[in-house]
Amino acid sequence: MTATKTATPAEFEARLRQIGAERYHDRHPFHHLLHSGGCTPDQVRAWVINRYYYQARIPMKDAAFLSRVEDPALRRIWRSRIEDHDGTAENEGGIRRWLRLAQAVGLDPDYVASTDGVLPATKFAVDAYVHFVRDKPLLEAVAASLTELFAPKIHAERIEGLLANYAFADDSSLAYFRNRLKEAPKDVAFGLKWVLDHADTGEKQDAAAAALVFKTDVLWSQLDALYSAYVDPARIPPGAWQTGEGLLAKGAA
Ligand SMILES: O=C(O)c1cc(C(=O)O)c2c(n1)C(=O)C(=O)c1cc(C(=O)O)[nH]c1-2
Repeated sequence: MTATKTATPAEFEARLRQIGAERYHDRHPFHHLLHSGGCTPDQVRAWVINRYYYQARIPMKDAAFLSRVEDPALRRIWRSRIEDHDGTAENEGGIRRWLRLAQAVGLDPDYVASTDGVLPATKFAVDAYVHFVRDKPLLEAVAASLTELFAPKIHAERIEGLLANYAFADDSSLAYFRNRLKEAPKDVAFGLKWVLDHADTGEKQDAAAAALVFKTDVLWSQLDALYSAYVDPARIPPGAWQTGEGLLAKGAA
């Protein structure tokens, strides 16, 4: 077999961005439905419940990553990701902000945090990401996080679309997304440079690109599962959230 040619960093970055252009979940029909105001209140609730599972597992995957890093400088930079989600004394953190969104759409935050009712396919996809980061070479683990290159655009579209179309949307309920717009750029600038510096052979570039493709699959399959359970054909798997479950008591919102 002939060795894969090594691309320049600029060529390799273009290859990574092309993966996002073709495969990122901003192209999924569920996001079009959500951002355009086409979701029913229950479809929004189903999204909030399932997406919570992703939020809750992100700091666990970052902890799995940190547990394998021997370089203190890399650990020091990476650990802010855990604080962004879990919070600090001064910052409530992304998980709490997500639960505020849950409350705004009429869900009991304790129900959402229990992760009862999360779709089986959401769990399989998200757990696969945690295991990937735990088991694969660090280069692939960092490359998988680079879907965040494409996230600010979808977060901005989401803020605009939700504010325009849903009564629950306001500064408090959408604080999660506004904060990500501030937090994600530092992570992604670091992650991209790290991957470009470390993917210094054609083989490593192929492995990093494959990791990013894997991650786009993780995101896409979550929305496929959501669409099939709650939009069309609206076939909810056994045990997953049903209309009327996990709601806030009347007057508690
Ligand atoms: O709303 C989104 O579409 C979206 C996508 C992604 C992503 O691309 O993985 C993340 C987030 N949001 C996000 O909020 C977030 O904190 C986050 C962390 C990571 C990661 O892989 O470490 N991805 C994402």
